[in-house]
Amino acid sequence: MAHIFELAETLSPKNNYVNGVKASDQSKFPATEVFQGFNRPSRIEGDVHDLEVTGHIPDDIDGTFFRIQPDHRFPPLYDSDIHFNGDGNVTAIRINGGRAHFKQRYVHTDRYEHETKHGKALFGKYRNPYTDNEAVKGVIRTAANTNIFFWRGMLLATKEDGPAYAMEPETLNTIGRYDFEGQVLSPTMTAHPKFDPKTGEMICYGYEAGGDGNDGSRDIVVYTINQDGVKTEECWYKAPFCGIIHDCGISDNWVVLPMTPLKCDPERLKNGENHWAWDPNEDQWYGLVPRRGGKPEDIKWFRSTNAFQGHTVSCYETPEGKVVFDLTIADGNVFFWWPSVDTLAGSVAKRNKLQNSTTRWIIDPQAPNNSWIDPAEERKDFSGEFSRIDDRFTAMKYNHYWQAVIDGSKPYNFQKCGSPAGGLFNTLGHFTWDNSTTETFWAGPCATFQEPAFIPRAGSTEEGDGYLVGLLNHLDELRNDVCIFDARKIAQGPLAVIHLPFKLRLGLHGNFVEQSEITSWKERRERELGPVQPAAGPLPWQKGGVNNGVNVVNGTNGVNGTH
Ligand SMILES: C=Cc1ccc(O)c(OC)c1
Ligand SMILES: [Fe+2]
Repeated sequence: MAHIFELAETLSPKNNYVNGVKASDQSKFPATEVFQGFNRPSRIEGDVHDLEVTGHIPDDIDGTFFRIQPDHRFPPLYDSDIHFNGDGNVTAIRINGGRAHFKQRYVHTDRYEHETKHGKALFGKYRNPYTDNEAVKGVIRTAANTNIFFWRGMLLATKEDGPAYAMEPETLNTIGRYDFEGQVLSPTMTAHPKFDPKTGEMICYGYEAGGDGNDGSRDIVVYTINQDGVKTEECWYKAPFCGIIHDCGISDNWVVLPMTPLKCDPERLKNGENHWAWDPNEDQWYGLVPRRGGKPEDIKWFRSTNAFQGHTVSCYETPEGKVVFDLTIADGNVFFWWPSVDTLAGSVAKRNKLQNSTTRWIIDPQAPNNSWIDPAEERKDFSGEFSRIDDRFTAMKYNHYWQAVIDGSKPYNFQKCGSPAGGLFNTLGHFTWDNSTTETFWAGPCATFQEPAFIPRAGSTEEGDGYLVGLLNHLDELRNDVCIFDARKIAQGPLAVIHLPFKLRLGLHGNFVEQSEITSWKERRERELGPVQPAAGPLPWQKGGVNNGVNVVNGTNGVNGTH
């Protein structure tokens, strides 16, 4: 007998996609790997009180693990759509008194509001405005789906193709687009700002920051916002080409901007093609700019052999003033859905064969522009990504790091789980640079980890003393757990496993925020600062012009927006 779905399809046929384009009003996602199995859209908004727990959640944890996932609300305009084009959906796991509670809400971006009003997708391909419905010309396209972090009493949901959106930490209600009270008006802002624990500053940047943020400009802007919320630095630089600068590093005096050989060609955009194409003949680049008083001519570029730069582990300065920059680097294009111009897209299987080395560079800021650099250390024993440190040590010499690891020597139940959605991160690793610790925990043949986060132990200031929290994907049951480990004893397994009654999606990044921090900022805002103010007007590019150097500091004339 035919499957019941097939009967419905035969009795009342719908041509969901014709020539790859959405052709019906049917709420049904494409039958591609991007939307199947563990990748099936979740679209859950809601609350679950008192989640089931196995083991015991340490009593001294009082805070919230926030993380974000791309989660398409509507079937995409194009059936070739990719995971990274999904709407930002924020998960909060509130942990207190040995109990845990779940909350999840979408970020109400401009994109979300427009699509909700029309009840369907209006934005087309990833970072290609030429593929959008006419109804959303000039609307900010970002899905704010990549990182969620706490800043001065608000959460900021971010994606590198647009501005940040502010949310209330306790309700996950969206406050609105956040422009730092009119101080940050670039069309793009990174999902990976850095917070300097010594100064309380946030260092952030935008790349492809000229024009409308999606047109292949070579402009880079770097900002510092101080602990009082005041912008103290802004400088505009030019990149040699428009490449992805996904993450960064900060030391006391420098910002490192790794630029990966995934390039944007504006002509290809006009033809409705991919925003990015891998260039196997291009070097990996590192831009180095001063944290204070930067001028456009101050950027220095360092280059090395073609490779794919992943996420930062951390960064700091040596007593001699050299910049140590640690990150994971893959020996090929991790983003297989954006192949080089003359090849076809790759696959998850191929991606899992790439080696991710944890790589240490020691960069001399006094070396000439365009210097060639070689790694100071390459750790190839474990293929890891999504590294985390004890964030209290950002910009300082540190020892411990944790990461999700692909351990190909362990069995994987392909029959039950299919292709491992998002990559075979079946293991968590804990490592130290002094080699005193190498420990791993394997999740079993049917499970993978998402990015973990570090939770300091209450009252302890020792590096790495605390817990590690991270989502576990059950690829067989299509369900998630949240695991809590003793951060310095991960090999023994989790202390507590918090059970979600359903599946989330593969998320990107998250952060743990202490309740004391949320509460003290709430009180401060009630007492003296007032509520978070969303952006009052459109961004400069939306008003028809380029940025025209509206933010002038550091004595530059804001030479951006020309490309
Ligand atoms: C992991 C990197 C990454 C880079 C660009 C993106 O737009 C993104 O969206 C979820 C993720
Ligand atoms: Fe990222």
